[in-house]
Amino acid sequence: MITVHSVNLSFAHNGATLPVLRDISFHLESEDYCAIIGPSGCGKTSLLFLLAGLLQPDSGTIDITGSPRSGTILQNFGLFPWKTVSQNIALGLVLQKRPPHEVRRRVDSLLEEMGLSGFGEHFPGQLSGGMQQRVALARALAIEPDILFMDEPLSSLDALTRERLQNLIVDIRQAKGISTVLVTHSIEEAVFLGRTIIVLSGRPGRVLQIIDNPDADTDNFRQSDTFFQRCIAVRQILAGEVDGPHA
Ligand SMILES: Nc1ncnc2c1ncn2[C@@H]1O[C@H](COP(=O)(O)OP(=O)(O)OP(=O)(O)O)[C@@H](O)[C@H]1O
Repeated sequence: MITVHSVNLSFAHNGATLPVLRDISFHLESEDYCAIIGPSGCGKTSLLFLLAGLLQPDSGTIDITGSPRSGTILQNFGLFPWKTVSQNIALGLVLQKRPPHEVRRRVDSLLEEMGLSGFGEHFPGQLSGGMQQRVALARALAIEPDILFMDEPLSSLDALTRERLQNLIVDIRQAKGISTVLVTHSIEEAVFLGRTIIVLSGRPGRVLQIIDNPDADTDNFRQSDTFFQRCIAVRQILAGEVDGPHA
């Protein structure tokens, strides 16, 4: 469970203060699937970093119940090009000093689960974008996280590869009971993957609206009328055609 209350964030830039996030408040239940969407530069990545504990707010609070183990997938995959696929996937486990036989077992099972069997000794540069993304996903899953933070994980992929990986994310979180927080530019992706969709304004990012999207993850949602209606609703909020409760 994550509760964000009246969070403000700014960066110092060229001697001036750049306000990035203003008065952000929301609440996520455990095993929620959250999508954060907003215009470029509105502070989405900064908000994800705050949630992941990689940044601290200027004011306000972020309370996370328990001590969930978190995995993070950064923009552009964040793989080490000089390490093999297996070594990349093993990274978190090695840092946790897990025994080598356990690391090998987890890596082999994730290679299979992600459809990467036979590519363990390849380097990231020898793989397609979709495969690299699956390596990044496997690396984040290796430590068996309770919550997965993802920063535009699929943005550089072609449309069909992107859809396949969106489906894979759905399968994984259903099978493993993982909460996800996803930053995306894509309205369709936010609606497909976000059960709670947080729509931010331009910088400094404020919450324009929080949309409850309970149909995310249900069968055939992508083809349903509800899906298209929600996409239109999110587009209207982003375009300023509808005032949200916090606008
Ligand atoms: N470490 C930093 N120091 C100074 N300014 C920063 C820093 N990180 C981000 N910013 C600025 O904060 C603003 C928000 O950046 P952020 O990356 O959070 O936005 P975003 O919504 O994720 O952008 P995009 O959609 O383009 O990826 C931008 O104007 C950016 O230049």
